[in-house]
Amino acid sequence: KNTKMTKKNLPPGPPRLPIIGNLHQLGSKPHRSMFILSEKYGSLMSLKFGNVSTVVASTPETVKDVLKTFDVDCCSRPYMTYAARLSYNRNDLAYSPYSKYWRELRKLTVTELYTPKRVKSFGHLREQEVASLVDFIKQSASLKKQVNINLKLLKLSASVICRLGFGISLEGSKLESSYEEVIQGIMEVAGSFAAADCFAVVGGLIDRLTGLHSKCEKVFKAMDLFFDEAIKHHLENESIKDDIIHLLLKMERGEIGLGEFQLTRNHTKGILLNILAAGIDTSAQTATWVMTHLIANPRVMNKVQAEVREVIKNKDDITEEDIDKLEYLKMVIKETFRINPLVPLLVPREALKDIKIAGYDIPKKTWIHVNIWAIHRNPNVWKDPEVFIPERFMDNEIDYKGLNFELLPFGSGRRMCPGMGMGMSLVHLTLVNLIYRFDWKLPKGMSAKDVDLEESYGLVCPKKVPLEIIPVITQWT
Ligand code: HEM
Repeated sequence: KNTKMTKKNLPPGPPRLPIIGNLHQLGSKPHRSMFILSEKYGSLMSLKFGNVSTVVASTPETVKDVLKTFDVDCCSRPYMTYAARLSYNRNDLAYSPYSKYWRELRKLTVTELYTPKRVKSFGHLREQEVASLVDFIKQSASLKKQVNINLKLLKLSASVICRLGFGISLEGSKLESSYEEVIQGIMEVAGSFAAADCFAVVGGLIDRLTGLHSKCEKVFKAMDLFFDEAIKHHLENESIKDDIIHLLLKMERGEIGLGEFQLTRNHTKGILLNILAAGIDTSAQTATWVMTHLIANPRVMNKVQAEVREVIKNKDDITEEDIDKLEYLKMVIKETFRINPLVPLLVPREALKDIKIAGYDIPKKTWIHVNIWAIHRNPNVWKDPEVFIPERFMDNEIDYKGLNFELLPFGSGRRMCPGMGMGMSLVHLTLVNLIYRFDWKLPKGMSAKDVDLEESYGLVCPKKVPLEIIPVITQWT
């Protein structure tokens, strides 16, 4: 045989089993397992999942190499069977490979879809939805009833995104009774290490046996029906002119271009998937984690409440300018992102060509996982990383906007989250209202140290056990 073998200097990694490679080492929380493995095998580590070669970056230095120095060579996405199905064959932004189409769509996102102008112009809508959540909480408070924060914040986020993105109300829509299941299903399916991706022929069969395939189909059907409903609503009501579907339908008709691309219905639906999936769960779960850490840390809750009440001072309408003054709340949110980054492995990337990082070879097509969980919990990066201390951000310039590789809840580089402004505007408004208007108590018999802090695993890692707390009416309610 004439094949010339050049020995590659791959990053070190744990020994592998035949066929499955390192799949057995992922456990139920792959970000945690990879963190433990990286402590032994290094900050750039090779793993093999069936046929798939992967590399995991786990420190600020190696992650900076992937997301900044070699960003252009590492910014594609691998083909993932179920993500491809959910994104109408990668016609969306998040799962599209790096390509001219992705670049055009990303430009559209920045200039039209998730712009600060759009975020601002829908302020009234966020305020209306938050006000109706506050009303609900008031009723619960007067009955001394506990509120399931996970559920209520998911509903709030779904209501805002439905009106903002799809121009229809969640209530009465095809998603009303199933949004929770659909959104959680998308996150589970999209975050799974699917057998179909790891094993060429038998993988699909394994996923049918484990139920992953049918779960994906079920979620896809419910989501597709909802998109059809929202699009039909627009086609029948030409007066709806200011939302994202209206813009996408104009592009389908060729009235506005997307570079050389002609949008089809599948492109429209792929783009809508990103808004539905990326927009709803992320904001809701972020705000839920903040409330969880506040209730688990009464000192921090008292301090942030004092700040918010001092700044808002009995004003009824809370403005962006007020929110901007809340320095301690900003620290609480950063600390929550540090200790519970919602997307702990970001979305997997793929090397576009053979590259060398930190002296190691990364062959073309290698999957690259960026383990921000490992950075955020690394004692060499953060002192006492397991403890919730917002004050660590005092006199500290580190922010979450993609420039500091010690804190990356939105990623960084070409693939960084484009919805940060949209997500955070809802997170801020929600939290300020919950903290300002109410005091919060744990159910009888529970104390702060009993608050469960375990996360569940998917593309997004929400709190596993719902946070159920009791609102108390105050003079600010
Ligand atoms: C607190 C809220 C949010 C968090 C923590 C968050 C986090 C993330 C993260 C970690 C990524 C992956 C970055 C990477 O792979 O390097 C991402 C990507 C993305 N996010 Fe967000 N996100 C949030 C809100 C939103 C919202 C509200 C939207 C849209 C309505 C959105 C749309 C997207 C899209 C489209 C991508 C894919 C970008 C691409 O691949 O080019 N996100 N987000």
